[in-house]
Amino acid sequence: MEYKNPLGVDIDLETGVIPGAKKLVRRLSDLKGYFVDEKAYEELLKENPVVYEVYAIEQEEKDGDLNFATTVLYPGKVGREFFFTKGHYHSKADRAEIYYGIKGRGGMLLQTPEGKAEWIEMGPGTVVYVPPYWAHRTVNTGDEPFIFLAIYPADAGHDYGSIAEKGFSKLVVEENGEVRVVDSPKWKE
Ligand SMILES: O=C(CO)[C@@H](O)[C@H](O)[C@H](O)COP(=O)(O)O
Ligand SMILES: [Fe+2]
Repeated sequence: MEYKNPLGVDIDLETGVIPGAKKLVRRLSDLKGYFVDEKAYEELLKENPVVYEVYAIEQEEKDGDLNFATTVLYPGKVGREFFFTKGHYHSKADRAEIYYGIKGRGGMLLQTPEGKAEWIEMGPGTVVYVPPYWAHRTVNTGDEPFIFLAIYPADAGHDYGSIAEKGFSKLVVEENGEVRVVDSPKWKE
């Protein structure tokens, strides 16, 4: 039997960086078609800001193993919609996940394949359990980076397809200085 080596790493709780992790950067141009206000999207695309970064320590896609990753989701809006991650189902749809809030404020939109949505607010110390089969997207509703840790099965994978096409049934927007979760005009059953 070949055993893997255990690993301990210190997450930088100010920046979200995990030493030795693989870094992924998502700019606004990577989120084409995701925001409802296309005019506001095109306008902000001139700056093409970084929307989020992911620092991941991932294993081979094998049953029983675990991956973990921090996400640094920057503050900002496209029109009235707060910056968010793409959002996905897991390719192995029955794989669950745990999120843990580290810094900043935001929340998670979750959704079943039938379009039943839930919004869970997150701050430092919040644990969110993502059950099997639920799509999940995080949203920064604050004015500083929203940083969190995700722990997920190594064979979960990411299925971005249907969210990229139809989005979530709800949008998280600013209305008169308040955070509101409203129906998405893009959502069709
Ligand atoms: O849920 C997971 C892994 O299963 C997170 O690590 C996200 O991958 C990350 O927050 C970026 O979001 P996406 O671009 O992948 O939706
Ligand atoms: Fe996930």
